[in-house]
Amino acid sequence: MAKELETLRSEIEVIDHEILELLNKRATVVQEIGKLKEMQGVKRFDPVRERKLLNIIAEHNKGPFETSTLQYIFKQIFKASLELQEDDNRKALLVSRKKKPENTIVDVKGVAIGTGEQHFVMGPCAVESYDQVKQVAQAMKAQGLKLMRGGAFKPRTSPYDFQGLGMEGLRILRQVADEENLAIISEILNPNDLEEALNYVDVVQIGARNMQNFELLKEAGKINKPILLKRGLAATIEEFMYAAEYILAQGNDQIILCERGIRTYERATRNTLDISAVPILKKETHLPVMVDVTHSTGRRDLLIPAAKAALAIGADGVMAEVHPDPAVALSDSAQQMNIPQFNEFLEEVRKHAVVHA
Ligand SMILES: C=C(O[C@@H]1C=C(C(=O)O)C=C[C@H]1O)C(=O)O
Repeated sequence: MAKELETLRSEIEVIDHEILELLNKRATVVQEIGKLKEMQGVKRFDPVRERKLLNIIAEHNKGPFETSTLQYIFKQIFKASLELQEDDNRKALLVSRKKKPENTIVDVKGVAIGTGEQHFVMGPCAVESYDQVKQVAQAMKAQGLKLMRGGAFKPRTSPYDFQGLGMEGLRILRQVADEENLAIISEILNPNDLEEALNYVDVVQIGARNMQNFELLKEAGKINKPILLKRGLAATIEEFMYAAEYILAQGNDQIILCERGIRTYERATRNTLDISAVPILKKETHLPVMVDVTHSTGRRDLLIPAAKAALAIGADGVMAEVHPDPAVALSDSAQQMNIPQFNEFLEEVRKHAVVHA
């Protein structure tokens, strides 16, 4: 009896081997079909084709398996085949590590981002005046920081809220940056403003609300300055990667991704900081990844722990907002740090950062 069981089991192993080879043989044909569909711009999922295949199985089934059982198994094979075709497609993304295994280093006026060294991007939410920007810039310079953010074009939820100083705000940023030897990161909302803005900014930010503004992404892909792309409020990581792909597909590979929290049911923070997005993006793409602790938490008391988490999980940088007098700020007054808080933040958080001596 024992002998018979063994013989039958080895028979099974041979059959499994054949099934395995056949499944993979089928999978390579599926991949070929996937490539053809990609070229023809045809949808991968084809229910009419799947129905035909299931009917053929019903016609030829001699048992002992029930037709419904076999159809279920084959449906699983179709599903896995579709996933395989999607994986093939993702492999082709220019932002993916599969396409380019080594890190992309983004050069911002001599500051190399993406090397493993961790950076701080600080500055006011919105540019309000020369004096306000100057005070923040001086505090940053005293701390040895080089990357200053500041909003001139503000995408506000309400049309009645402060909309920013526009080009005048960019001119203030440039003037202060030149005086203090800083680099400027500022958001542009309208593709028509890009060209003029390039006279003033060192990095163009594309904000969360514009992450899928495809015309803006395409124009950003044509310029030769770095782009800081923020994750959309309700964007999946995949959608975020596709947004970066829009930029890269136009030729600009100088892209920094920025996780800034996503909208969830949780109301204790302004958004929910999706901290695991950082290692996922680092693994899936070759682009540097930063974390905006101000917009994700919306809470001054959470800036330090959130920044530590970002550094610990491998972010290339941390963004946070600083204002000389947050109580009177024209935007985001509850979450910006004042200058003593900024100094304290850096003192605490820098202990955890990877910075070359
Ligand atoms: C391989 C194809 O793509 C998908 C996978 C199928 C399969 O595994 O046989 C069938 C139809 C499509 O949903 C195809 O269209 O033939």
